[in-house]
Amino acid sequence: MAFPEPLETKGRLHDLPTPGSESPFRERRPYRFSTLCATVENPHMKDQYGSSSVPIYQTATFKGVGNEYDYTRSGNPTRTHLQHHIAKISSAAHAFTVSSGMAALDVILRLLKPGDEIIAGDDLYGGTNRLLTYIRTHLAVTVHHVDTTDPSSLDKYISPTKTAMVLLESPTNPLLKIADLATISQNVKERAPNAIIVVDNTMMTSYLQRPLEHGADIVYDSATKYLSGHHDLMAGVVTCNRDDIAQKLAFTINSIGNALTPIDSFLLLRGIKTLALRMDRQQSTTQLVAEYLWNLGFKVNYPGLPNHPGRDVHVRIADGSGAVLSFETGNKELSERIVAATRLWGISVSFGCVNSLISMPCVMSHASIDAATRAARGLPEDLIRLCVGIEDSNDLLDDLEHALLEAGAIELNAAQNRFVRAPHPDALTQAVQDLDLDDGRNKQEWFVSAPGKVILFGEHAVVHGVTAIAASVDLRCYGLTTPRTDGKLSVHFTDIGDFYHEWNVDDLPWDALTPIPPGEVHPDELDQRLIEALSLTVLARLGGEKEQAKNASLAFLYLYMTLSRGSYRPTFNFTARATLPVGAGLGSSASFSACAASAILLLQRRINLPPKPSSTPSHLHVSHNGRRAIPPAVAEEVNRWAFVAEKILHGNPSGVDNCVAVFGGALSYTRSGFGRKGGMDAIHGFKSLKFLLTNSKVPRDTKKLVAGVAQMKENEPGLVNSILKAIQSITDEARRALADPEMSRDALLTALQDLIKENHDYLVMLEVSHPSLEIIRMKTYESGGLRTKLTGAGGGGCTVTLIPDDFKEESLDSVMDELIREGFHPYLTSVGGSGLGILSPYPEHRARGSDPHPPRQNVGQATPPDTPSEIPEGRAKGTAFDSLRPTFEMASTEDISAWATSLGRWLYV
Ligand SMILES: Nc1ncnc2c1ncn2[C@@H]1O[C@H](COP(=O)(O)OP(=O)(O)O)[C@@H](O)[C@H]1O
Ligand SMILES: C[C@@](O)(CCOP(=O)(O)O)CC(=O)O
Repeated sequence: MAFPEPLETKGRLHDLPTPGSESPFRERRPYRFSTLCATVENPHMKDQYGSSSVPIYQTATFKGVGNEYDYTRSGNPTRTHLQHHIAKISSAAHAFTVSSGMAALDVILRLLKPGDEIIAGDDLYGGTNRLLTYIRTHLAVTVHHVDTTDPSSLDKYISPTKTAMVLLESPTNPLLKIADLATISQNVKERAPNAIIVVDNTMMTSYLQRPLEHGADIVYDSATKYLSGHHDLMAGVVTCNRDDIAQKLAFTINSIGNALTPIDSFLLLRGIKTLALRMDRQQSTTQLVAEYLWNLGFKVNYPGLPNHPGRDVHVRIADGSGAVLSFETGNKELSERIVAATRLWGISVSFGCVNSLISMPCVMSHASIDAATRAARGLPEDLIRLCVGIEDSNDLLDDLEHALLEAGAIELNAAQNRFVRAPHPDALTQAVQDLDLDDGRNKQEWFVSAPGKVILFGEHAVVHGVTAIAASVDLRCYGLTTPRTDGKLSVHFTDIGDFYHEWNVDDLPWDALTPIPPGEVHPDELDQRLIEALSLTVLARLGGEKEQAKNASLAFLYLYMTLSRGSYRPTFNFTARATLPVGAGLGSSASFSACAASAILLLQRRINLPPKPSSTPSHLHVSHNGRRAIPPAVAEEVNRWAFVAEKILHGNPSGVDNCVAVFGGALSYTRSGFGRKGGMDAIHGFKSLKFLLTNSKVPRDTKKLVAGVAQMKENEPGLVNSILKAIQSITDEARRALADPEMSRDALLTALQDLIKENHDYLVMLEVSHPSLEIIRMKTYESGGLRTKLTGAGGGGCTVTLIPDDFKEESLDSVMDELIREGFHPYLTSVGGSGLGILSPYPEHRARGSDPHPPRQNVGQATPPDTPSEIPEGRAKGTAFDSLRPTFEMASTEDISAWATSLGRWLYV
């Protein structure tokens, strides 16, 4: 038996077996698709026995030298038959069959070389995504994911020199989004003529869509799906018209040895014969199922529905809507119940089989895409995918209805005598909430604030697992977000060189982002890729003397991007202003971090405030001045993200500062992971203690000081560990004393004085003191035996001095005068006040409205400028009208606190 050379090396092969014209009056038309499918004919490969079906050449080798076939890895007659048949039904010059759909993509991706760039869709099969991630991380190929429903979204990534491949899917899996293959191919070819356009056509097959006709260079299918149709084999198919590409593909397949086996080639060939028949049946039932779900009110993704956004494009490039649809129920648990309740619909990954299948992509076929990316690409966790088979459509609909009913997704409406969608409590609440937020959240200003802190015992040691005792001070950082409508995000940091900067949101390095979906926590490690991308791009021009502002901007942008949700990117200005000194050891960075985190979480709709209280209270209203109005879960979420920002600002923070900034009060805090029980405990009883805080005004850098102690620990572990142990016993003592109701006031104060001295001595040993701090210690001790220690990171910054109850006011005045004379700045503070605060967004709570409970303090006492001053040119662009921003930015620091209070009701943790 003589075979021609293997088909993959030949030119155009689909010499259609349409017989020639029999009569000049009645031309024979070319055979149609289903006829081609059923007719496996290859005029070059006549079987010697006239076998009706293609024989399986189950052999690895072929005898002889110089013959058509020698080794099945390189060529096998059964496979040649199959490839001929596929080329024919695909109207392609070349067809290759390999061991799976992913193997097909692998062969195609091997056309790339390091440095190349791919533009790919953002709603791709999970396995495709996984392979792309692999080549991105291992082969230095850049992958840009874009929303391919908008052809112009590719524009900014198309480079004539770098774009080597464009990878498309239409409809996408599982959201059934439509890409205009023809327009995209044309755009890409115009601007990057060498780019290869690749289309995954699995969902459609060549029966319903032939991308080679729309400009694609390579089309591949997972033949495990519709082409074979029975889920009894795995195979991948690659077709193309270009000889140069075909040659490279053939070389790769032969080299790596993943060509399809003879038996699978046979099975696939047999499956293809019924492709059109199966597809027709599956597609018509899918239309019925889609309409059924749509009529019930579910959000259904199927291009056969009239409201599908890509329907017009799809109708232009394809011949049918296919047999896969997906729909949302509004609730993940509800979806899980529906899936579990079906009987006829098999719970399985994959699709294209004669049997109907049901799945939840997020937990099955797309689980290999991490949750963060799924969320960023808008893949709903509750999405159900239906892959419709050839069973009787009535049975399929009955079974689905039964499952929806059993799961509680639909209920009988007796009046209408039909099933209607059941209002799911969670779905409803969510929908109402979303509506609420859509209406106002991003069009309004958010005003937040958080206190600084004073560490009384245990700073530095707390980084290494020792317990610290800290309390909030009545000096705060304030953060105000003001919406912008010009696509820009800006920051204004009035305390650090009056720094202002703005960025186009689209210019941020979104490619480097791994977003974290709501409800998930940030990993322990910062995302260095994102930090690097931000530093090298939008922050590259800042630096030098602007180091502080650069760090604060980095922390802000890092949170903004990491907390983003898909393409939802609110634009606004964030102004931060503090009444506490920045970089003085009073936790300005943590209060800043808490403000930035809470503002972004609010705008990204990740935290919600409690609903406004009903206007007609049914019981006695006890005023708590806003305390405990912010639920603990919200506070914890803000705290987690404030800690992330602190990591950016501090390197290796303990977490105590952000805990105080968010939770306020006084607490003992132990970092987890050091063999002791981590966490924080509130300490009561601080209110009555008086402290003097003194700012040495010597600037220092917390990050460096913390790193210095870590270095010392590494160099002299014995010494440092014994110091840490000693500090632990100091904080244990302090905590016990503070919590002991039996202890006399005198005894408590004396004990605390001793502990302050001792703790400071150890901090000196850790080399974090500074001559200016020693001067303050000496001065306060000399004038009345007061005990003082450094607080926070040291190296300059602030000290804290305990003022006993019986310390005379005149003596205190003279101590303060003395300190001022020395050039220091003393503050007499109260500690243990409220943590994070959010100005109530409800109009009823704003002082300008008819507030039944006007704020008690300082209304009218604040002295912000009567006429808001102008925001400098450029900064006001896109700023909302009637904003708090001008007053906030121009008021004097002393007035900020009273002014903020006068605005209305603040909700506190
Ligand atoms: N009000 C603010 N506005 C902008 N950035 C701030 C503000 N307060 C703190 N920061 C950021 O935090 C850094 C100070 O952190 P750090 O040295 O730990 O001081 P502190 O001891 O006050 O916490 C600043 O360099 C800046 O990056
Ligand atoms: C030194 C340290 O204990 C406190 C730093 O506080 P500050 O930055 O000086 O306010 C570090 C930390 O706990 O993260």
